[in-house]
Amino acid sequence: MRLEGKSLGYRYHKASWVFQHTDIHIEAGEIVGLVGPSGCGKSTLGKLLAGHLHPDQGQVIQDGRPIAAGQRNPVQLVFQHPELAVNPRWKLKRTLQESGVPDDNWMTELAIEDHWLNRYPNELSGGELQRICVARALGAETRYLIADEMTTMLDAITQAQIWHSVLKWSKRNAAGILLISHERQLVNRLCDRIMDWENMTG
Ligand SMILES: Nc1ncnc2c1ncn2[C@@H]1O[C@H](COP(=O)(O)OP(=O)(O)OP(=O)(O)O)[C@@H](O)[C@H]1O
Repeated sequence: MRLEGKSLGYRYHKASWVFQHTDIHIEAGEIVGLVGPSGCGKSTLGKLLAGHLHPDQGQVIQDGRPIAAGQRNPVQLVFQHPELAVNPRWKLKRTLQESGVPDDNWMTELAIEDHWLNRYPNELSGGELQRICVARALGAETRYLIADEMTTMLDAITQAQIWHSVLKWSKRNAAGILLISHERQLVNRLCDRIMDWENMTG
């Protein structure tokens, strides 16, 4: 059981290649760190893996097969800016329900308070809103989480709480995580394996 990006290449607007010939894999239950200099293409790679962008070269496969369209993607992406990941005109209950019925256990685990769900995104703090985005990503069908600077803007306590919950979810569901971060200490502490961009692209 693994998620693979095989010989991936991507360019925005048919301009120059951001990267080509890039391979990456994440085993079920594995926590992989991805580090590299700013602007090299880490977030772009995360978006390809999660199906937010379509590769210009290569393919993304899960357990040997392309990920089927038209169903909830088993690869979910949470990035740094929760306010850009939700519809500002929807109350948060609707945002959460978009991905199925939220699992009460993970709502409790992530310390999400019921009354937040009756508010609009701009009525929550960044940390509260990010907890909602994480809960939305941890749906029953999710097998892999791409965490792209997911807790970078949060204080140390909130960051630790969220990672504690996400690691518990990963263990319980044998779900793989790709942790993209500039915070080397966090990556060293959490990851089973670390990939350095400098050694992986063509
Ligand atoms: N929507 C876009 N249109 C055009 N170019 C883009 C777009 N998004 C990103 N890029 C460019 O693609 C390259 C890779 O960007 P990306 O965000 O993937 O890098 P990154 O490694 O995640 O950077 P950082 O560590 O700073 O977050 C950069 O040169 C960036 O300017």
